[in-house]
This record gives sequence, C-alpha cells and structure tokens, in this order.
Amino acid sequence: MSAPVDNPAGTFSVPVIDISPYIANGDAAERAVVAAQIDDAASVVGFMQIVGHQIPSVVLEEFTAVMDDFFALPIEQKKAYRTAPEINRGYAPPKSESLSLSLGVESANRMNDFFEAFNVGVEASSYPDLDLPTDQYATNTWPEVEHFQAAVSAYFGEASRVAHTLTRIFADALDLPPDFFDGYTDHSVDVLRMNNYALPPGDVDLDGELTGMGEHTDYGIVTVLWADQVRGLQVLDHHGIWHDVTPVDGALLINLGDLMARWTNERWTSTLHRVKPPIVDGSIERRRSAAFFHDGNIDAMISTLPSCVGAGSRYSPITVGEHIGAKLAGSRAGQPNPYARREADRVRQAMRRGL
Ligand SMILES: O=C(O)CCC(=O)C(=O)O
Ligand SMILES: [Fe+2]
Repeated sequence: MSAPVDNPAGTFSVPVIDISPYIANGDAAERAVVAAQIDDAASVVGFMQIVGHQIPSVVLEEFTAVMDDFFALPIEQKKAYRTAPEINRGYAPPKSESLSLSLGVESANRMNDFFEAFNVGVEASSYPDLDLPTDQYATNTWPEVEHFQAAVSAYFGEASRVAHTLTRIFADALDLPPDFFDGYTDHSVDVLRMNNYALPPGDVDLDGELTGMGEHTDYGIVTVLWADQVRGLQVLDHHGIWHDVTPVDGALLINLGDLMARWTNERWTSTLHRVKPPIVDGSIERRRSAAFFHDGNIDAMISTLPSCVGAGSRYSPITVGEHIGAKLAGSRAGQPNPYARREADRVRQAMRRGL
C-alpha cells in the first residue's frame, strides 16, 4: 500500500506500513513481512508512514490541545521559557534557529527559520545510577499551561514506546539479534520538539526567502513525527527533487537519522527534508508538528555494522554525543557544521537547479 504524494513523475511515495504484528502478538511470518517493508522503505525513501502503532487517540488529542494552548500565549510570555542555545530545552522563538547550518549550508539570511518550537527531553535524574552529563540530559522547563506537563509526558512515553518497537523491527530487518539496539538506547538522549509554523500578521515578508524549517537531515537513530495534514513538509528524493508529504489519517511519519545511515553504511538513508508551509491569501496557513528524536545513549559508539561494511566503511566510528553536539552547534548556535559535506553538496545542487 502506498500513499500518493505531490508527484508529477508518479514515482515517489512514502509507504504506509502497518506495524501491528510487532505491537500485538504477530506470528513470525507476519513480522517478517513488516520487517521487509521497513527495509525497503528505509533503503529507497528513508521516510515511511506507520499505522497500527496504537497510540490512544485521547493521548494525541490532549497533546495537540496543550501544544495549541502554549503556542497561543503572547510571545513575551513564551520567551520566558527560553534556555541557553547549548541546552536543547524550552522555547525557541521564530528565527532563532537555522537547520541548514546543521549541515553547514549558509542560508541567504542566517537564523531565518520561522518555526517556533518547544523542546522537552530525557533528564539525567531519570537515571540516578548513571553519571550522565546534565547539559545533554538537561532538566526540563515546563510552562505554566494547565495540563501541559501531563499531556506532553504522556505523548512522550507513547512516542518512546513506538521508537523502541521500531528499533526492534530494524534489528529483524538487518538480521541482527532482536535486542541488538537495546544496549545502545537504554538511556537514550531523546528529545521531543513541538513545532508551530505561523507568523503573526504583518511579519510575513513574501518577497524574502520564507523558510519554515531549513533543509536538514535528522541527527539520531529514528524520528517519530506527528504532523497535522497541512502541506509543508518536503522530502528530497534521489533525483534531487523535493516532494510534498502529508500523513494519511492516523499515520505517524517515521524517518531515519544520520546515525542509522552511518550504522548501515548508507544501506538506509537519512533523508533530507525541509518545511515550506503554504501561503494562502497572503498569509501562512498554520501548521503543527512534533518530532520525537530517538538519538541513542550519549556515550554509545556508532561503528558500521559488520553486515553492512561491504567494500569498505564510508564513516569512521563516532559517539552519539560528538555527532549530536556538532549538529546542534550548527542549528542552535550558528556554528556551521563542517562534517556533513556530502549532504550539504546535495542541498546546494538542488538549490542551483531551482527545485
Ligand atoms: O514539521 C515537520 O513536519 C518536520 C519537522 C522536522 O523535520 C524536525 O523537527 O526535525
Ligand atoms: Fe527533521
């Protein structure tokens, strides 16, 4: 089953995969079908849509409701929840980040991404027996919005469960022991970024380069992305063409991050994507998303999987902490990442061709 997307050539689609055999007690044959579908989507597109994840609809409804309540606050009130750029927590106002700098690509206007976001993540205090660094496992800032912490935490728990199930499927798809990824993710430095794409009337410069979120790859192992069905998310295919992607009813979008591309020596793709929300009657159509980044243990060493080395590994081993640190220094602190040259070249090529 494939979901159609905006695609003049008729060849690009983001497959819809029902993972229920891995949630309920599917038998080995049913699970093998799911693992093969995931392997195919991960190799060809790097994005997929999953259904059968069994996140209760009440959890999603309450989560999106408190996101709306928070983003509806006056900007000055939201700014009270800012944190230092090196701490990936709290509120990020419009134009405070530039995702293309996570690749080392300078945009015409630095820090021009107009999304606003609120980040929460795993805290060091959740693992009292481990001596985890408190800048990466930072304490959360919770806004004074009724029910926000409870509703966001409930969704965080569900997204975390889905991410773990996905790594279980990945292990099967890559012919690894079922618990292979557990040792790399048992204190994973996960972050949930709630994104709101909207600019107050008067702030829209339609002549300028209007970017909701600049082109980037995600940094970690896998991203569980809830998005509403307003257009805006675009994915770059192997031919250098951007395609609009919206989820089918009830689906979560899933994409692989750089660490999975490194692990698999690019058998699986960390796909470039960006967000360009539609402009309707001169104003931006509001769009929301929430990206749960499952990034792995900060101290985990990611080296090419033996089964994927083939003619040689394209990447040298790196720790999760080193990799994520270079990426965040780009997107949040304006220091272009020098380590993503090949992705940066692909973005520049697509820009030159005006696609
Ligand atoms: O808003 C979206 O659909 C994508 C968000 C995204 O790519 C991210 O937060 O990394
Ligand atoms: Fe992303």
